[in-house]
Amino acid sequence: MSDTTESKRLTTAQDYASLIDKFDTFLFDCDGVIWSGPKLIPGVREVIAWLRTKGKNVLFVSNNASKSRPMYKKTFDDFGIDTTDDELFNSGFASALYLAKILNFPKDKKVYVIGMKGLEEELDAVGVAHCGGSDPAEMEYMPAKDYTSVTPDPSVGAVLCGFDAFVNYKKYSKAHTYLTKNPGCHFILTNTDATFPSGGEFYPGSGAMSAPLVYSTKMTPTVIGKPNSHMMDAILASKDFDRSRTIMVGDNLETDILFGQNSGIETLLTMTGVTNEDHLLGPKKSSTVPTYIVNSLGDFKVLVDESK
Ligand SMILES: O=C(O)[C@H](O)[C@H](O)COP(=O)(O)O
Ligand SMILES: [Mg+2]
Repeated sequence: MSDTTESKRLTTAQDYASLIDKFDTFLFDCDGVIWSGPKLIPGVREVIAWLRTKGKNVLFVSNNASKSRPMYKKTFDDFGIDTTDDELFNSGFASALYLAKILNFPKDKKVYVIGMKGLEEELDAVGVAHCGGSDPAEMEYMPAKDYTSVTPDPSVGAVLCGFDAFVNYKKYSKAHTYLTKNPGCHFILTNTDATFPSGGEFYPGSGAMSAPLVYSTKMTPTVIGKPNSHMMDAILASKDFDRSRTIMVGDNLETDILFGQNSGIETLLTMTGVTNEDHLLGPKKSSTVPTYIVNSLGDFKVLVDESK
């Protein structure tokens, strides 16, 4: 673990080479590191392929719960990045595992989902029943003061909230009702990212979608994704690595870098996502300090070119 209060900025091929030599396992965040919205970040495909030729372990650890792992695999395939299913870990998968394995979620109960098809698929994969989510009946406009479609359902044993491009007042009203009326109803968030990076711009993230429920219920949810340990538990359920030779590469100080620090591993911040220089140097700079900083993961491509 880095014990300096300053990060080391990587700018030369020598800097990149000495970092690669220090680590055997690379945990890569996705949004803002490998791609930004629909765009692959230049050089990244070549760097990831080259790391594999150097015998490095490569895992992908995303807080995005809108896609299932098979959907994520297709995203990597479409970008021409070779991956295998067992290298992909996202907060939807980790949330499903938490419900099934940690909570031993009862078979006679179901989860009310604020989220998309990908999150529902991960619940299906572990045999956890669910409702809400992508059900077309949930997409309807609900006139204010007409709560006839919001009926109690004692079989709902948890509310799980993730990235939902169709979030609406009806969903919030149903989730609020289950959380406040069903004794012991679990309140679980896939992640609490404030923003979602795309094309150099920033948009409301999953944390912004669950915030109304946290506010209306005054409840404290369990959060699964980075920086929380539940995300590492989901990885360690099937993978093992030497933490002293493992590095977390991410664009978000409050999720990726803090996750690395909470997990006892070194961290590399990339400046292609949600973090800018004001977060590092200005009066509002974060208290979370990465071990290393690089402009882009693609900058390591100079090593690929030199190795040809
Ligand atoms: O709003 C969200 O869910 C996050 O911004 C987004 O999904 C982060 O994904 P990651 O950077 O962890 O791949
Ligand atoms: Mg990211």
